[in-house]
Amino acid sequence: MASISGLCSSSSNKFIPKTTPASSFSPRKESIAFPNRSKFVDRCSDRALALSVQSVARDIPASLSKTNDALPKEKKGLEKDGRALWGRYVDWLYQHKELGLYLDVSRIGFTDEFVEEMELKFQAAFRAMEGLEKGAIANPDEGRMVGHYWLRSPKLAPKSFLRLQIENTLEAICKFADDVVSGKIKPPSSPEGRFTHVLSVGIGGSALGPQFVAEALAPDNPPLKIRFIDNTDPAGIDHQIAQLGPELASTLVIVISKSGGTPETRNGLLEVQKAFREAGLEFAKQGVAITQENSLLDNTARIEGWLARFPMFDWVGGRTSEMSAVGLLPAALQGIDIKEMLAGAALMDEANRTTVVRNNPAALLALCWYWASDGVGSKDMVVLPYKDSLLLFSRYLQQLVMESLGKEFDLDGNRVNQGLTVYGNKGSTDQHAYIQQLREGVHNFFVTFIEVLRDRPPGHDWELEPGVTCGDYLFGMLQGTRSALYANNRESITVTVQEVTPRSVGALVALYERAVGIYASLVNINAYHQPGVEAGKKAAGEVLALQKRVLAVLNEASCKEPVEPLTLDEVAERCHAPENIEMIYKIIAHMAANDRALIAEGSCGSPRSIKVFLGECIVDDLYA
Ligand SMILES: O=P(O)(O)OC[C@H]1O[C@](O)(CO)[C@@H](O)[C@@H]1O
Repeated sequence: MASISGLCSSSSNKFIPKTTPASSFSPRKESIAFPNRSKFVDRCSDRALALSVQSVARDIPASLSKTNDALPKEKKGLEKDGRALWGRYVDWLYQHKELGLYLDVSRIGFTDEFVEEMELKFQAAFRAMEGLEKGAIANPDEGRMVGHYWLRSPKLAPKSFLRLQIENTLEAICKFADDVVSGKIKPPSSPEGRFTHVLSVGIGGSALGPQFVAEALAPDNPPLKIRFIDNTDPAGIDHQIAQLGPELASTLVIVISKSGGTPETRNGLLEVQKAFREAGLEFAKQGVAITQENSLLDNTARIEGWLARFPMFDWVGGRTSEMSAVGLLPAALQGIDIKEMLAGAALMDEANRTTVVRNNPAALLALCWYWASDGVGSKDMVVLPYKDSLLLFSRYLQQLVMESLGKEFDLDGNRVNQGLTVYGNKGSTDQHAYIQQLREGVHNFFVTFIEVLRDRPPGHDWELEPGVTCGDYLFGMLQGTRSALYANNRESITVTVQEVTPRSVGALVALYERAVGIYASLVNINAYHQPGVEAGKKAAGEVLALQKRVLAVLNEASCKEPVEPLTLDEVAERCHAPENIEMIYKIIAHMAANDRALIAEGSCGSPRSIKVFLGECIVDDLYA
């Protein structure tokens, strides 16, 4: 049974020996020092790296090394000479020794002039970030501070009560997780006598981080297995509940919603509560809420006496909430060392505070994004982790990057329609899906490779051919794809970690959070609001309101003697919404397909012929 120290200890990972302090990165001034060099010498020696550069050189057709006609003028001249590329690689290689993390930007073709031109913008971005960390209202539209960096360094919080909130919450998470895992906190009516599963109900930032981390870090046999309801799709919800079966009795349900009022999450909760009732279980004894104080969800959980409540802070946005209770509680319940995640993130944050662009990994990423997408999102970012457990990283980044950067207006109110499209799955799987288009098709992207050096835990590897392991193939596929893309002028970034650990995952999250913040400053937008999401939510609310009016009109007509079937035009007229006739047709077709008490005569293929009435007359004001 994992103990509290097992779940939440801050001991350093055994594969990441502490070498020199994190602040000493200067790849140009020293030789490349890989942790555990003696162990990794074959894969990581300078010679091996040089060999991979040679293979790049071999892959490049001579014609391509001379002209790049397909590229815009300022992007001509991607370096193709092997020796020069090696120089660029070494010059620009970012290395975080303590984290064992590398960032290679050599396959992005920015020029020295471009870096110089960007310097002023970067210094402004660093100042903005410093202000943000000191508690400035960095989200002006919502009048909010942006404090996700304090979650892993509480001492940086601008007020002592904020520091205490963070520390107390972490302590409470660790204690609760330990009590659940050890069986001290039990489900009331489970034969197992302890919680065996977590069912997490939440959407967007209240799901994507926990999903990514579960996939990346949960052990094969976690103390509690996790499942997610992250949509209002009834069939999806049924599937999750059916998969739990009798183990619903030993399932801890964590409902996560910062606002506490997101409809999809509320629906998931109501569906789960219904399943509990039908199984004769008492939901409150197994329910946990993570939400802002006094939100609808918080009040419900308090009034109904749920097992526990954890706070979501006003100054933490959904998409940057992985290091808050949102991400930490589910992780701790799966036996993931959350203090290591926090430590990895804190180390990365520290590295990202330098104001020297080439020594600041988040700034380097932002620089590459700006160069590759012309600072206007003209190219998409394809994220390709070559490690199955990082499969959900691209989906996680999709929200982090696109909800943050996809903005109509800049901070001065100019219409800019900014953004950076993110998609991806995993290598080498995608080699057999869309890499064909990336290599030869429309040139509208740049790639981020995520490389994990350690193939398997020590002692498990074997050679499936003389001198070659399965992991060597994966490595070869990554290097080959990187080379082949570059040879055809497709730019790429490579982020390398030693292995997938709580520490490296924490660092990756922190790296991208900061890169997004810096990039947002470079393009002068607010990364921390999401006004665009409201339009879709509002429109969805209007559709449901219209549905209620349709039902009320049909009910009235169906209560007549004899029943009065109505054409769609008549329904629309009586709803006082003639301009919404198409939506009314869709509402009726949807209800008819779902066996609601609605009878539609005529053919759905010719909507004008349809006449509708309700199969029964509801006399009360249910639809009013
Ligand atoms: O945590 P909440 O408030 O339920 O919101 C879920 C998600 O909805 C959004 O507000 C909009 O999609 C996201 O920013 C957020 O992560």
